[in-house]
Amino acid sequence: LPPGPSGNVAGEFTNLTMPEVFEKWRRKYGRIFSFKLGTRIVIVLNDINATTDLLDKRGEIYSSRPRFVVSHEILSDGKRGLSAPYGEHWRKWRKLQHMGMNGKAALYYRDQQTLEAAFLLREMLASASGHEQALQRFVTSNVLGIAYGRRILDLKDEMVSFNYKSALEFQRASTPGKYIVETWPSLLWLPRPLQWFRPGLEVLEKIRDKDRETYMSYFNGVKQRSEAGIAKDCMATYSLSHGGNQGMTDVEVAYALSAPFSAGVDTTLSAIRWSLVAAICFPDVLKRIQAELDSVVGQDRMPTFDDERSLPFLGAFIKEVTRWRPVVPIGIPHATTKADVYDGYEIPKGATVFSNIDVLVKDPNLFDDPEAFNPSRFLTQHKPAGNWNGKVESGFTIPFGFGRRVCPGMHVALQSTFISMARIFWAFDVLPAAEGSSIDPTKTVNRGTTREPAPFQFRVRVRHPDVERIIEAESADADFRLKEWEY
Ligand code: HEM
Repeated sequence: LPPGPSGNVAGEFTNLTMPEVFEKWRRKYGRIFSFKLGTRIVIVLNDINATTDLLDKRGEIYSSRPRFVVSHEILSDGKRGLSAPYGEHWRKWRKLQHMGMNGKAALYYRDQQTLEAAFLLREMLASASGHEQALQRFVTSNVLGIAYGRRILDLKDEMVSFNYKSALEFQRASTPGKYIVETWPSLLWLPRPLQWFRPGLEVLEKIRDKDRETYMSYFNGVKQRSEAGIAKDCMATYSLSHGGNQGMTDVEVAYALSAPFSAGVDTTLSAIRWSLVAAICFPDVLKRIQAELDSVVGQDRMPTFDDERSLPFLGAFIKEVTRWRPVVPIGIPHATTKADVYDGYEIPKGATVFSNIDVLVKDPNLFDDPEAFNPSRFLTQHKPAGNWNGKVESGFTIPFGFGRRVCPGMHVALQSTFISMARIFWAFDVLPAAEGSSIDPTKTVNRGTTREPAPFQFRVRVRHPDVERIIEAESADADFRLKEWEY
Protein backbone atom coordinates (compact mmCIF):
# COMPACT_ATOMS: atom_id res chain seq x y z
CA LEU A 1 0.00 0.00 0.00
CA PRO A 2 1.10 3.63 -0.37
CA PRO A 3 2.74 4.94 2.85
CA GLY A 4 0.61 6.47 5.58
CA PRO A 5 -0.31 6.48 9.26
CA SER A 6 -0.93 3.08 10.78
CA GLY A 7 -3.38 1.89 13.42
CA ASN A 8 -6.67 3.44 14.36
CA VAL A 9 -6.69 6.98 12.98
CA ALA A 10 -10.38 7.77 13.57
CA GLY A 11 -9.47 10.06 16.48
CA GLU A 12 -7.57 12.39 14.11
CA PHE A 13 -10.86 13.53 12.62
CA THR A 14 -12.42 14.68 15.89
CA ASN A 15 -10.60 18.01 16.15
CA LEU A 16 -9.56 18.61 12.57
CA THR A 17 -11.58 18.63 9.36
CA MET A 18 -10.86 15.98 6.76
CA PRO A 19 -9.03 18.45 4.44
CA GLU A 20 -6.87 19.52 7.40
CA VAL A 21 -5.97 15.95 8.32
CA PHE A 22 -5.18 15.19 4.67
CA GLU A 23 -2.90 18.23 4.51
CA LYS A 24 -1.04 17.14 7.65
CA TRP A 25 -0.45 13.66 6.24
CA ARG A 26 0.43 14.93 2.78
CA ARG A 27 3.29 16.92 4.27
CA LYS A 28 4.53 13.77 5.97
CA TYR A 29 3.84 11.05 3.39
CA GLY A 30 3.85 12.84 0.04
CA ARG A 31 1.98 12.59 -3.23
CA ILE A 32 0.05 9.36 -2.54
CA PHE A 33 -0.75 8.13 0.94
CA SER A 34 -3.10 5.58 2.44
CA PHE A 35 -4.71 4.78 5.76
CA LYS A 36 -7.29 2.45 7.24
CA LEU A 37 -10.63 3.71 8.49
CA GLY A 38 -12.56 0.89 10.16
CA THR A 39 -12.44 -1.91 7.63
CA ARG A 40 -11.81 0.42 4.67
CA ILE A 41 -8.58 1.23 2.90
CA VAL A 42 -8.46 4.88 1.90
CA ILE A 43 -6.04 6.20 -0.73
CA VAL A 44 -5.44 9.93 -1.13
CA LEU A 45 -4.01 11.34 -4.38
CA ASN A 46 -2.25 14.69 -4.02
CA ASP A 47 -0.87 14.92 -7.50
CA ILE A 48 -2.49 15.76 -10.85
CA ASN A 49 -0.65 13.05 -12.77
CA ALA A 50 -1.72 10.31 -10.36
CA THR A 51 -5.26 11.69 -10.41
CA THR A 52 -5.57 11.76 -14.19
CA ASP A 53 -3.73 8.43 -14.58
CA LEU A 54 -6.16 6.70 -12.23
CA LEU A 55 -9.49 8.52 -12.13
CA ASP A 56 -9.51 9.59 -15.80
CA LYS A 57 -7.49 7.00 -17.73
CA ARG A 58 -8.41 3.97 -15.63
CA GLY A 59 -12.04 5.07 -15.27
CA GLU A 60 -13.20 1.48 -15.76
CA ILE A 61 -11.72 0.66 -12.33
CA TYR A 62 -11.93 3.97 -10.41
CA SER A 63 -15.52 5.17 -10.98
CA SER A 64 -17.46 3.65 -8.13
CA ARG A 65 -18.37 5.20 -4.78
CA PRO A 66 -17.60 3.83 -1.33
CA ARG A 67 -20.42 1.71 0.04
CA PHE A 68 -22.91 3.60 2.26
CA VAL A 69 -25.10 0.91 3.77
CA VAL A 70 -27.37 3.15 5.81
CA SER A 71 -27.67 6.44 3.89
CA HIS A 72 -27.59 4.98 0.38
CA GLU A 73 -28.89 1.43 0.59
CA ILE A 74 -31.44 1.76 3.41
CA LEU A 75 -32.46 5.42 3.58
CA SER A 76 -32.38 5.96 -0.20
CA ASP A 77 -33.35 2.46 -1.29
CA GLY A 78 -30.19 2.45 -3.44
CA LYS A 79 -31.79 5.01 -5.75
CA ARG A 80 -29.64 8.14 -5.38
CA GLY A 81 -27.08 8.30 -8.19
CA LEU A 82 -24.48 10.46 -6.46
CA SER A 83 -23.80 7.73 -3.93
CA ALA A 84 -24.51 4.81 -6.30
CA PRO A 85 -21.83 2.22 -7.08
CA TYR A 86 -20.55 2.03 -10.66
CA GLY A 87 -22.90 -0.14 -12.69
CA GLU A 88 -26.07 -0.28 -14.72
CA HIS A 89 -28.27 1.84 -12.45
CA TRP A 90 -25.67 4.60 -12.12
CA ARG A 91 -25.08 4.60 -15.90
CA LYS A 92 -28.74 5.19 -16.68
CA TRP A 93 -29.02 7.84 -13.94
CA ARG A 94 -25.90 9.55 -15.24
CA LYS A 95 -27.24 9.62 -18.83
CA LEU A 96 -30.30 11.49 -17.63
CA GLN A 97 -28.11 13.99 -15.69
CA HIS A 98 -26.00 14.45 -18.80
CA MET A 99 -28.98 14.84 -21.10
CA GLY A 100 -30.53 17.44 -18.81
CA MET A 101 -27.37 19.48 -18.07
CA ASN A 102 -24.73 19.03 -20.80
CA GLY A 103 -23.23 22.12 -22.43
CA LYS A 104 -26.02 22.35 -25.02
CA ALA A 105 -28.92 21.57 -22.66
CA ALA A 106 -27.54 24.10 -20.17
CA LEU A 107 -28.18 26.88 -22.72
CA TYR A 108 -31.87 26.31 -22.30
CA TYR A 109 -31.75 27.40 -18.63
CA ARG A 110 -30.16 30.73 -19.48
CA ASP A 111 -33.53 32.46 -19.84
CA GLN A 112 -34.60 31.60 -16.34
CA GLN A 113 -31.15 32.35 -14.89
CA THR A 114 -31.11 35.78 -16.56
CA LEU A 115 -34.58 36.69 -15.31
CA GLU A 116 -33.83 35.42 -11.80
CA ALA A 117 -30.67 37.54 -11.77
CA ALA A 118 -32.75 40.69 -12.46
CA PHE A 119 -34.99 39.68 -9.58
CA LEU A 120 -31.89 39.12 -7.43
CA LEU A 121 -30.68 42.68 -8.07
CA ARG A 122 -34.04 44.06 -7.03
CA GLU A 123 -33.91 42.08 -3.79
CA MET A 124 -30.36 43.29 -3.13
CA LEU A 125 -31.32 46.87 -3.87
CA ALA A 126 -34.17 46.63 -1.40
CA SER A 127 -31.94 45.71 1.56
CA ALA A 128 -28.79 47.62 2.37
CA SER A 129 -26.98 44.49 3.59
CA GLY A 130 -27.82 40.89 4.56
CA HIS A 131 -28.23 39.63 1.01
CA GLU A 132 -27.85 36.01 2.01
CA GLN A 133 -31.51 35.10 1.52
CA ALA A 134 -31.63 36.75 -1.90
CA LEU A 135 -28.58 34.79 -3.09
CA GLN A 136 -29.92 31.55 -1.67
CA ARG A 137 -33.28 32.05 -3.35
CA PHE A 138 -31.58 32.81 -6.68
CA VAL A 139 -29.51 29.62 -6.64
CA THR A 140 -32.32 27.40 -5.34
CA SER A 141 -34.84 28.68 -7.85
CA ASN A 142 -32.48 27.98 -10.75
CA VAL A 143 -31.72 24.47 -9.55
CA LEU A 144 -35.42 23.63 -9.21
CA GLY A 145 -35.94 25.09 -12.67
CA ILE A 146 -33.40 22.60 -14.03
CA ALA A 147 -35.03 19.62 -12.34
CA TYR A 148 -38.74 20.46 -12.53
CA GLY A 149 -39.12 23.61 -14.66
CA ARG A 150 -40.38 25.34 -11.53
CA ARG A 151 -39.24 28.50 -9.77
CA ILE A 152 -39.66 29.56 -6.16
CA LEU A 153 -40.61 32.99 -4.90
CA ASP A 154 -39.19 32.53 -1.43
CA LEU A 155 -37.25 30.07 0.66
CA LYS A 156 -40.29 29.07 2.71
CA ASP A 157 -41.52 27.09 -0.30
CA GLU A 158 -42.44 23.54 0.73
CA MET A 159 -40.23 22.03 -2.01
CA VAL A 160 -37.22 23.79 -0.48
CA SER A 161 -37.85 22.75 3.11
CA PHE A 162 -38.51 19.16 2.06
CA ASN A 163 -35.29 18.94 0.06
CA TYR A 164 -33.21 20.45 2.87
CA LYS A 165 -34.72 18.05 5.38
CA SER A 166 -34.06 15.10 3.14
CA ALA A 167 -30.41 16.18 2.58
CA LEU A 168 -29.98 16.55 6.34
CA GLU A 169 -31.31 13.04 6.99
CA PHE A 170 -28.88 11.69 4.40
CA GLN A 171 -26.00 13.49 6.10
CA ARG A 172 -27.05 12.24 9.53
CA ALA A 173 -27.36 8.68 8.27
CA SER A 174 -23.81 8.92 6.87
CA THR A 175 -22.30 9.87 10.25
CA PRO A 176 -19.40 7.47 10.86
CA GLY A 177 -19.94 5.14 13.82
CA LYS A 178 -23.65 5.92 14.16
CA TYR A 179 -24.96 2.57 12.86
CA ILE A 180 -23.34 -0.78 13.57
CA VAL A 181 -24.44 -2.17 10.18
CA GLU A 182 -22.28 0.40 8.45
CA THR A 183 -19.20 -1.36 9.83
CA TRP A 184 -20.71 -4.87 9.82
CA PRO A 185 -23.21 -5.00 6.92
CA SER A 186 -23.40 -8.79 7.21
CA LEU A 187 -25.54 -8.28 10.35
CA LEU A 188 -28.38 -7.49 7.94
CA TRP A 189 -28.39 -11.20 7.03
CA LEU A 190 -29.58 -12.10 10.54
CA PRO A 191 -33.26 -13.09 10.72
CA ARG A 192 -35.23 -9.88 11.40
CA PRO A 193 -36.35 -10.82 14.93
CA LEU A 194 -32.67 -11.15 15.90
CA GLN A 195 -31.73 -7.73 14.51
CA TRP A 196 -31.60 -5.81 17.81
CA PHE A 197 -30.57 -2.64 15.92
CA ARG A 198 -33.73 -2.77 13.76
CA PRO A 199 -35.76 0.03 15.46
CA GLY A 200 -33.12 2.61 14.47
CA LEU A 201 -33.35 1.49 10.85
CA GLU A 202 -37.15 1.41 10.84
CA VAL A 203 -37.19 5.15 11.51
CA LEU A 204 -35.10 5.58 8.37
CA GLU A 205 -37.38 3.29 6.39
CA LYS A 206 -40.33 5.54 7.25
CA ILE A 207 -38.38 8.59 6.06
CA ARG A 208 -37.48 6.68 2.87
CA ASP A 209 -41.17 5.99 2.15
CA LYS A 210 -42.05 9.63 2.64
CA ASP A 211 -39.13 10.71 0.40
CA ARG A 212 -40.22 8.37 -2.35
CA GLU A 213 -43.82 9.57 -2.17
CA THR A 214 -42.76 13.24 -2.27
CA TYR A 215 -40.30 12.79 -5.14
CA MET A 216 -43.00 10.93 -7.08
CA SER A 217 -45.51 13.71 -6.45
CA TYR A 218 -43.05 16.28 -7.89
CA PHE A 219 -42.44 14.10 -10.95
CA ASN A 220 -46.17 13.47 -11.47
CA GLY A 221 -46.76 17.22 -11.24
CA VAL A 222 -44.45 17.78 -14.22
CA LYS A 223 -46.07 14.89 -16.10
CA GLN A 224 -49.46 16.54 -15.79
CA ARG A 225 -48.10 19.89 -16.93
CA SER A 226 -46.36 18.20 -19.80
CA GLU A 227 -49.57 16.51 -20.92
CA ALA A 228 -51.28 19.88 -20.74
CA GLY A 229 -48.48 21.34 -22.90
CA ILE A 230 -47.45 23.92 -20.28
CA ALA A 231 -44.29 22.36 -18.76
CA LYS A 232 -41.00 24.22 -19.22
CA ASP A 233 -38.15 22.11 -20.63
CA CYS A 234 -36.23 20.57 -17.74
CA MET A 235 -34.71 17.25 -16.68
CA ALA A 236 -38.18 15.90 -15.86
CA THR A 237 -39.54 16.67 -19.33
CA TYR A 238 -36.41 15.24 -20.99
CA SER A 239 -37.06 12.02 -19.09
CA LEU A 240 -40.58 11.93 -20.53
CA SER A 241 -39.48 12.28 -24.13
CA HIS A 242 -38.99 9.14 -26.20
CA GLY A 243 -36.46 6.90 -24.41
CA GLY A 244 -35.51 9.82 -22.15
CA ASN A 245 -35.93 7.82 -18.97
CA GLN A 246 -33.08 5.50 -20.11
CA GLY A 247 -35.19 2.52 -19.11
CA MET A 248 -35.44 3.63 -15.47
CA THR A 249 -38.65 3.13 -13.52
CA ASP A 250 -40.70 6.19 -12.55
CA VAL A 251 -39.43 5.96 -8.98
CA GLU A 252 -35.83 5.87 -10.20
CA VAL A 253 -36.42 8.91 -12.40
CA ALA A 254 -38.17 10.70 -9.52
CA TYR A 255 -35.06 10.15 -7.36
CA ALA A 256 -32.75 11.21 -10.21
CA LEU A 257 -34.57 14.54 -10.37
CA SER A 258 -33.57 15.24 -6.77
CA ALA A 259 -29.84 15.35 -7.66
CA PRO A 260 -29.66 18.96 -8.89
CA PHE A 261 -30.94 20.20 -5.53
CA SER A 262 -28.80 17.93 -3.36
CA ALA A 263 -25.58 18.51 -5.33
CA GLY A 264 -26.21 21.95 -6.83
CA VAL A 265 -27.42 24.38 -4.14
CA ASP A 266 -24.65 24.51 -1.52
CA THR A 267 -21.92 24.21 -4.15
CA THR A 268 -23.10 27.03 -6.43
CA LEU A 269 -23.98 29.21 -3.47
CA SER A 270 -20.52 28.73 -2.06
CA ALA A 271 -18.92 29.66 -5.41
CA ILE A 272 -21.03 32.84 -5.48
CA ARG A 273 -20.14 33.70 -1.88
CA TRP A 274 -16.43 33.22 -2.59
CA SER A 275 -16.76 35.46 -5.65
CA LEU A 276 -18.14 38.21 -3.41
CA VAL A 277 -15.41 37.67 -0.84
CA ALA A 278 -12.79 37.95 -3.59
CA ALA A 279 -14.38 41.16 -4.91
CA ILE A 280 -14.32 42.68 -1.41
CA CYS A 281 -10.78 41.54 -0.56
CA PHE A 282 -9.31 42.55 -3.94
CA PRO A 283 -10.93 45.88 -4.87
CA ASP A 284 -8.50 46.44 -7.76
CA VAL A 285 -9.72 43.24 -9.36
CA LEU A 286 -13.32 44.38 -8.94
CA LYS A 287 -12.44 47.72 -10.56
CA ARG A 288 -10.97 45.91 -13.55
CA ILE A 289 -14.09 43.75 -13.94
CA GLN A 290 -16.26 46.86 -13.75
CA ALA A 291 -14.12 48.68 -16.32
CA GLU A 292 -14.58 45.71 -18.66
CA LEU A 293 -18.35 45.71 -18.03
CA ASP A 294 -18.58 49.45 -18.62
CA SER A 295 -16.74 49.27 -21.92
CA VAL A 296 -18.63 46.22 -23.26
CA VAL A 297 -22.10 46.70 -21.78
CA GLY A 298 -22.25 50.39 -20.97
CA GLN A 299 -24.53 51.88 -18.37
CA ASP A 300 -27.93 51.82 -20.00
CA ARG A 301 -28.64 48.08 -19.95
CA MET A 302 -27.77 45.03 -17.83
CA PRO A 303 -25.23 42.44 -19.03
CA THR A 304 -26.60 39.25 -20.61
CA PHE A 305 -25.14 35.92 -21.67
CA ASP A 306 -24.56 37.44 -25.13
CA ASP A 307 -21.81 39.55 -23.55
CA GLU A 308 -19.96 36.57 -22.09
CA ARG A 309 -17.39 36.19 -24.87
CA SER A 310 -16.58 39.88 -24.68
CA LEU A 311 -15.93 39.72 -20.92
CA PRO A 312 -12.77 37.59 -20.72
CA PHE A 313 -11.57 39.12 -17.47
CA LEU A 314 -14.83 38.32 -15.68
CA GLY A 315 -14.56 34.75 -17.04
CA ALA A 316 -10.99 34.52 -15.75
CA PHE A 317 -12.12 35.90 -12.38
CA ILE A 318 -14.72 33.14 -11.98
CA LYS A 319 -12.16 30.44 -12.88
CA GLU A 320 -9.69 31.94 -10.43
CA VAL A 321 -12.30 31.97 -7.65
CA THR A 322 -12.99 28.26 -8.19
CA ARG A 323 -9.23 27.61 -8.10
CA TRP A 324 -8.41 29.90 -5.16
CA ARG A 325 -11.16 28.49 -2.93
CA PRO A 326 -12.42 25.17 -4.34
CA VAL A 327 -15.87 24.55 -2.87
CA VAL A 328 -15.50 20.75 -2.72
CA PRO A 329 -11.98 20.72 -1.27
CA ILE A 330 -11.27 17.00 -1.30
CA GLY A 331 -13.82 16.07 -3.94
CA ILE A 332 -16.34 13.28 -3.50
CA PRO A 333 -14.58 9.95 -2.94
CA HIS A 334 -14.39 7.42 -5.74
CA ALA A 335 -13.95 3.67 -5.11
CA THR A 336 -12.28 0.88 -7.03
CA THR A 337 -14.13 -2.07 -8.50
CA LYS A 338 -10.96 -4.12 -9.17
CA ALA A 339 -7.52 -4.43 -7.60
CA ASP A 340 -4.87 -2.36 -9.38
CA VAL A 341 -1.17 -1.53 -9.22
CA TYR A 342 0.13 2.02 -9.63
CA ASP A 343 3.69 3.26 -9.28
CA GLY A 344 4.59 0.04 -7.48
CA TYR A 345 1.73 0.41 -4.97
CA GLU A 346 -1.16 -2.00 -4.50
CA ILE A 347 -4.57 -0.39 -4.77
CA PRO A 348 -7.02 -2.98 -3.46
CA LYS A 349 -10.49 -3.67 -4.84
CA GLY A 350 -13.08 -1.67 -2.88
CA ALA A 351 -10.56 1.01 -1.81
CA THR A 352 -11.89 4.52 -1.27
CA VAL A 353 -9.95 7.00 -3.44
CA PHE A 354 -9.88 10.74 -2.82
CA SER A 355 -8.33 13.28 -5.13
CA ASN A 356 -7.20 16.20 -3.02
CA ILE A 357 -8.52 19.10 -5.12
CA ASP A 358 -7.35 21.62 -2.50
CA VAL A 359 -3.75 20.60 -3.14
CA LEU A 360 -4.01 20.24 -6.93
CA VAL A 361 -5.24 23.79 -7.41
CA LYS A 362 -2.26 25.10 -5.40
CA ASP A 363 0.37 22.98 -7.16
CA PRO A 364 3.28 25.29 -8.09
CA ASN A 365 4.04 23.06 -11.09
CA LEU A 366 0.65 23.96 -12.52
CA PHE A 367 0.18 27.51 -11.28
CA ASP A 368 2.80 30.22 -10.75
CA ASP A 369 2.54 31.79 -7.30
CA PRO A 370 -0.45 29.57 -6.50
CA GLU A 371 -1.50 31.28 -3.26
CA ALA A 372 -1.96 34.63 -5.00
CA PHE A 373 -5.39 35.61 -6.27
CA ASN A 374 -4.63 36.43 -9.86
CA PRO A 375 -7.39 36.06 -12.49
CA SER A 376 -4.95 37.09 -15.23
CA ARG A 377 -3.29 33.67 -15.01
CA PHE A 378 -6.29 32.40 -16.95
CA LEU A 379 -5.83 34.97 -19.71
CA THR A 380 -2.34 33.88 -20.69
CA GLN A 381 -2.18 32.20 -24.07
CA HIS A 382 1.24 30.63 -23.67
CA LYS A 383 0.97 28.74 -20.43
CA PRO A 384 -2.65 27.92 -19.89
CA ALA A 385 -3.34 26.96 -16.31
CA GLY A 386 -4.04 23.26 -16.09
CA ASN A 387 -1.24 22.54 -18.55
CA TRP A 388 0.65 19.53 -17.30
CA ASN A 389 3.01 17.10 -18.97
CA GLY A 390 2.94 19.36 -21.99
CA LYS A 391 -0.73 18.56 -22.47
CA VAL A 392 -2.78 21.70 -22.97
CA GLU A 393 -6.17 21.59 -21.34
CA SER A 394 -8.87 23.54 -23.12
CA GLY A 395 -10.64 24.30 -19.88
CA PHE A 396 -9.91 24.37 -16.21
CA THR A 397 -12.15 21.82 -14.54
CA ILE A 398 -10.14 20.51 -11.55
CA PRO A 399 -12.66 21.91 -9.00
CA PHE A 400 -15.42 19.83 -10.63
CA GLY A 401 -13.82 16.43 -10.12
CA PHE A 402 -12.59 13.74 -12.44
CA GLY A 403 -13.25 10.92 -14.85
CA ARG A 404 -16.65 9.37 -15.37
CA ARG A 405 -17.97 10.98 -12.18
CA VAL A 406 -16.99 14.54 -13.11
CA CYS A 407 -19.66 17.02 -12.02
CA PRO A 408 -22.52 16.89 -14.54
CA GLY A 409 -23.81 20.25 -13.25
CA MET A 410 -20.63 22.15 -14.14
CA HIS A 411 -22.13 24.11 -17.07
CA VAL A 412 -25.26 25.20 -15.25
CA ALA A 413 -23.21 26.12 -12.16
CA LEU A 414 -20.84 28.30 -14.18
CA GLN A 415 -23.76 29.93 -15.99
CA SER A 416 -25.45 30.81 -12.68
CA THR A 417 -22.22 32.23 -11.32
CA PHE A 418 -21.51 34.22 -14.48
CA ILE A 419 -24.90 35.91 -14.81
CA SER A 420 -25.21 36.75 -11.10
CA MET A 421 -21.69 38.14 -10.85
CA ALA A 422 -21.90 40.06 -14.15
CA ARG A 423 -25.11 41.75 -13.02
CA ILE A 424 -24.09 42.40 -9.41
CA PHE A 425 -20.75 43.94 -10.39
CA TRP A 426 -22.38 45.94 -13.19
CA ALA A 427 -24.91 47.43 -10.76
CA PHE A 428 -23.05 47.69 -7.48
CA ASP A 429 -19.78 48.27 -5.74
CA VAL A 430 -19.46 45.43 -3.26
CA LEU A 431 -18.01 46.63 0.04
CA PRO A 432 -17.34 45.44 3.58
CA ALA A 433 -20.37 45.98 5.85
CA ALA A 434 -18.82 48.91 7.70
CA GLU A 435 -16.26 51.48 6.62
CA GLY A 436 -12.80 50.25 7.60
CA SER A 437 -13.92 46.68 8.38
CA SER A 438 -12.56 43.72 6.44
CA ILE A 439 -13.20 40.06 5.69
CA ASP A 440 -10.67 37.35 6.40
CA PRO A 441 -10.71 35.02 3.36
CA THR A 442 -8.91 32.27 5.26
CA LYS A 443 -11.88 31.73 7.60
CA THR A 444 -14.06 28.93 6.31
CA VAL A 445 -16.94 26.69 7.31
CA ASN A 446 -17.34 23.08 6.19
CA ARG A 447 -20.78 21.76 5.41
CA GLY A 448 -20.71 18.07 4.47
CA THR A 449 -18.49 17.86 1.43
CA THR A 450 -18.58 21.59 0.66
CA ARG A 451 -16.61 24.45 2.13
CA GLU A 452 -17.79 28.03 2.20
CA PRO A 453 -16.53 31.35 3.57
CA ALA A 454 -17.28 31.94 7.25
CA PRO A 455 -20.45 34.07 7.52
CA PHE A 456 -19.63 37.60 6.39
CA GLN A 457 -21.49 40.87 6.07
CA PHE A 458 -21.23 43.15 3.08
CA ARG A 459 -23.09 46.08 1.60
CA VAL A 460 -23.68 47.20 -1.94
CA ARG A 461 -23.54 50.74 -3.35
CA VAL A 462 -25.28 51.63 -6.59
CA ARG A 463 -22.66 52.48 -9.23
CA HIS A 464 -24.41 54.92 -11.51
CA PRO A 465 -27.58 57.00 -11.64
CA ASP A 466 -29.59 54.77 -14.01
CA VAL A 467 -29.05 51.53 -12.11
CA GLU A 468 -32.21 51.73 -10.00
CA ARG A 469 -34.41 52.58 -12.97
CA ILE A 470 -32.97 49.74 -15.07
CA ILE A 471 -33.31 47.22 -12.23
CA GLU A 472 -36.95 48.25 -11.71
CA ALA A 473 -37.76 47.93 -15.41
CA GLU A 474 -35.96 44.61 -15.91
CA SER A 475 -37.29 43.01 -12.75
CA ALA A 476 -40.86 44.07 -13.57
CA ASP A 477 -40.43 42.33 -16.92
CA ALA A 478 -38.88 39.33 -15.11
CA ASP A 479 -41.88 39.17 -12.73
CA PHE A 480 -44.11 38.81 -15.73
CA ARG A 481 -42.00 36.36 -17.76
CA LEU A 482 -41.09 34.15 -14.80
CA LYS A 483 -44.78 33.32 -14.36
CA GLU A 484 -44.19 30.52 -16.89
CA TRP A 485 -42.10 28.78 -14.21
CA GLU A 486 -44.56 29.40 -11.36
CA TYR A 487 -46.88 26.62 -10.23
C1 HEM B 1 -19.48 25.55 -8.36
C2 HEM B 1 -20.37 24.58 -8.31
C3 HEM B 1 -20.05 23.11 -8.27
C4 HEM B 1 -18.88 22.46 -7.99
C5 HEM B 1 -17.52 23.07 -7.65
C6 HEM B 1 -19.15 21.04 -8.07
C7 HEM B 1 -18.20 20.05 -7.85
C8 HEM B 1 -18.47 18.69 -7.91
C9 HEM B 1 -17.50 17.66 -7.61
C10 HEM B 1 -16.07 17.89 -7.16
C11 HEM B 1 -18.13 16.47 -7.78
C12 HEM B 1 -17.50 15.08 -7.58
C13 HEM B 1 -16.91 14.60 -8.88
C14 HEM B 1 -16.14 13.31 -8.72
O1 HEM B 1 -16.66 12.35 -8.12
O2 HEM B 1 -14.97 13.24 -9.18
C15 HEM B 1 -19.49 16.74 -8.19
C16 HEM B 1 -20.41 15.76 -8.47
C17 HEM B 1 -21.71 16.02 -8.83
N1 HEM B 1 -22.27 17.27 -9.06
FE1 HEM B 1 -21.35 19.06 -8.86
N2 HEM B 1 -20.46 20.86 -8.42
C18 HEM B 1 -21.05 22.10 -8.55
C19 HEM B 1 -22.35 22.36 -8.92
C20 HEM B 1 -23.27 21.41 -9.29
C21 HEM B 1 -24.61 21.69 -9.77
C22 HEM B 1 -25.20 23.09 -9.98
C23 HEM B 1 -25.21 20.49 -10.00
C24 HEM B 1 -26.59 20.19 -10.51
C25 HEM B 1 -27.48 21.12 -10.80
C26 HEM B 1 -24.25 19.44 -9.65
C27 HEM B 1 -24.49 18.09 -9.73
C28 HEM B 1 -23.58 17.10 -9.41
C29 HEM B 1 -23.91 15.67 -9.40
C30 HEM B 1 -25.27 15.05 -9.72
C31 HEM B 1 -22.72 14.99 -9.05
C32 HEM B 1 -22.52 13.48 -8.90
C33 HEM B 1 -21.97 12.86 -10.16
C34 HEM B 1 -21.79 11.35 -10.09
O3 HEM B 1 -21.68 10.79 -9.00
O4 HEM B 1 -21.73 10.72 -11.17
N3 HEM B 1 -23.09 20.04 -9.23
N4 HEM B 1 -19.67 18.10 -8.28
